[in-house]
Amino acid sequence: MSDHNVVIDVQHLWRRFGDFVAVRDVSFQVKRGAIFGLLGPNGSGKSTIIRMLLGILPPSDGGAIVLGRDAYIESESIKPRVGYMSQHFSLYADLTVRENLEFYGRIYGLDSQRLEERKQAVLDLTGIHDYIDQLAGTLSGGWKQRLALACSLIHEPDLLFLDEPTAGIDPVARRHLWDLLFELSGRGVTLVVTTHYMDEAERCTDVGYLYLSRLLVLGKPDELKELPQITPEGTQRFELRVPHAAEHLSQLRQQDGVRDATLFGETLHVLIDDSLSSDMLRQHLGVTDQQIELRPITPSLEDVFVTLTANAEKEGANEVQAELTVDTAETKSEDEPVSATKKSPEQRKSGNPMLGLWAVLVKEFFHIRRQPITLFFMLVVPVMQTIIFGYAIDTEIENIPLVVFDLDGRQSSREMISSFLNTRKFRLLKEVYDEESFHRALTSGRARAGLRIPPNFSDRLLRGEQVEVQVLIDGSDSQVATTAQSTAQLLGLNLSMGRAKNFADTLQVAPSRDENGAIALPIEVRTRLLYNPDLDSAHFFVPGLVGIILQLVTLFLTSFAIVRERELGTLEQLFVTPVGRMGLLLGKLIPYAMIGFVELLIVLSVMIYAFGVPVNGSIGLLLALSMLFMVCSLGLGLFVSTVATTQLEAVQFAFIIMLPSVLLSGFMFPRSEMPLPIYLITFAIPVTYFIEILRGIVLRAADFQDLVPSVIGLTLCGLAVISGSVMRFQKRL
Ligand SMILES: Nc1ncnc2c1ncn2[C@@H]1O[C@H](COP(=O)(O)OP(=O)(O)OP(=O)(O)O)[C@@H](O)[C@H]1O
Repeated sequence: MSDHNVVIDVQHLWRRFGDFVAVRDVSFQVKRGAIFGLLGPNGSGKSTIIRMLLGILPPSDGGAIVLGRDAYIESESIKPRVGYMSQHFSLYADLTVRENLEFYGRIYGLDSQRLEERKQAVLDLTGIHDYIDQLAGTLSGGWKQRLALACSLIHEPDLLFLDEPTAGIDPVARRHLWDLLFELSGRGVTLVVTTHYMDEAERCTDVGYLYLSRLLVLGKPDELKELPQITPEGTQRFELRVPHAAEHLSQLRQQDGVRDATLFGETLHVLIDDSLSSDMLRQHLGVTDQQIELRPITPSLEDVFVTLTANAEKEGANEVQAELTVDTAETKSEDEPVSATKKSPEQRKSGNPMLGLWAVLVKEFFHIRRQPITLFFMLVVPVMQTIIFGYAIDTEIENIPLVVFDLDGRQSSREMISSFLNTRKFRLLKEVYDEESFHRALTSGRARAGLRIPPNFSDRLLRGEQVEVQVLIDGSDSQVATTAQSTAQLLGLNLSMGRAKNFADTLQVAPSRDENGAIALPIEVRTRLLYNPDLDSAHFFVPGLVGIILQLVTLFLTSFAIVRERELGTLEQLFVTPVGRMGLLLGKLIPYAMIGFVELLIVLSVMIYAFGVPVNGSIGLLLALSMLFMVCSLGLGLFVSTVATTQLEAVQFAFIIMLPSVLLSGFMFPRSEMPLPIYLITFAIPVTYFIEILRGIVLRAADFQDLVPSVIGLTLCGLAVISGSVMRFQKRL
């Protein structure tokens, strides 16, 4: 750029969102030390232009040179010299004024001495000393704006963007803020301000007026008021003072010769043809000479914008822009937008990726300290979950309620009932004495199994005849039913074999005998249980639970930590700083990784001491591989934060990830039993590998060599998740 005085040079800037054009072929320049006001109705594209100038939103076409560099491609090298105060309060409400200032100072890389100096300077400028230790969220609107201004000035920028800085604050606070802006402008800082207030527009050195995504007019306030379109030849502007002015407005607008009429407090601003005399006007309004006062005026900026908007609506904005744009380079037809920059957005240069890591890290710990609920969620809830789930998920089925209908009632039938109860798989719910009660106990669900011993049970046994004992089983719960069925059948077999053995003892021949010559079964199958000999289900479930809980907590907290910033607007505020992408990400992830590690130690302790599940293998290996899993899980949280825009969406996405982790990882159901397509999917679930690792080390004392396939699987998942998320996480909107 040849002119060193030009700080911003916007050339044919376009921005589309799908089919919608938010910024259409906008060109303008801003000179050093100017206060450039960007005005326009809601949705006209002001914030979108500012975001493109800040380099956080890529232009669809055209471009801008800011401080001598391409606003998007070289944004990282411009950011240290630019400040931004966004439309909404987007500082950290749970940090104090001091902590907010220090955070932004560190983000901009100020060393401690310079930070102290700058902090003092912006505190002096904004007068916010008295609130230094107050939480930002508890400041009143005006003081919040001052704090936002102080933060945006902490690094002494040359160029400051202020998006509606005075929205929602009282007139005195507005005036104070403008006094500060004048002071900054006096020091040579260039200001770009968006506003809806006309009195603020009047204070700008230059203004641009946007309407329906186009820049309708551009120039100094006084120049704009002189535009021929505002007061066309043969017309004049008057201030009309008349009783009940508001009531006359619509009447006036219908009057021939009245081009425009707008209410200004208790007066009306009218643009009338010279041919319309004041007498005619008085007659038309039906007021006396004394009641009407007509004073010629020069148009206000509001008159200018109202007139231009009306013209644009009438004529179509195209021509109006061509006629009125002062000061800008020649415009091109909208059919052929021109790229001002020759470079493509893909050539975007990145800054130091680790910049700001320390600042973000410190800030994150402040958040955690101010929100103890986060610590509760990370440290206490997992312990509660482990205990509750560990006890609740007990797959050993015992004490199945049994109803007994004993029609025999003698010694043998009593022994039969005792054998059922001695297995401990059944507990006696009650004995009944009629058919109806027997069936009612089962249909009501109180009994899950019913034993019915026939009246001739003892007699038939004595006579050596076969006897049928009926066991009715409620099949609603398949696991309970299967246990009841196999126990009953095994019991029948054992009792029968006992009787058969007694009988066989009296015979000379027998199917087989043991080494002592006693009758024995021909084939004896001996099983031995390894690793969990008592078949305690806690030993199986609790290690898996450690993996599930670790994923649950890290996934939710990470995704929330980032999405919350997006929702609050603080992420946008961070994007305009030179903070590096990795600095930002690591700064946000490391605190949660550290807390996750503490959580892991606590949950493992609960597993060992509360559930008596010892770690048979190497604890060191377990912790090392847990860290690998945590990286993966934090990466998943990061991934959720790149797809979700609100915290509600983050919850929903996190659940979508958690569901297969719980159901398909082998935590609850054996993966080998799953249909092939589902089985293949389980390989893409990181917690699958971690559960195998946990169970391997905890139960089977597996060493690294045994776990190589799971470690490879987990590493691949981790790499895929982290690289995918980091690539998706861009420092732009
Ligand atoms: N990310 C986006 N996706 C889709 N549309 C968007 C996006 N950002 C902005 N827009 C649309 O672009 C238009 C211009 O928005 P912008 O925020 O720039 O307006 P504005 O002039 O700043 O309005 P206001 O005065 O209300 O702040 C709006 O219609 C808005 O809905």
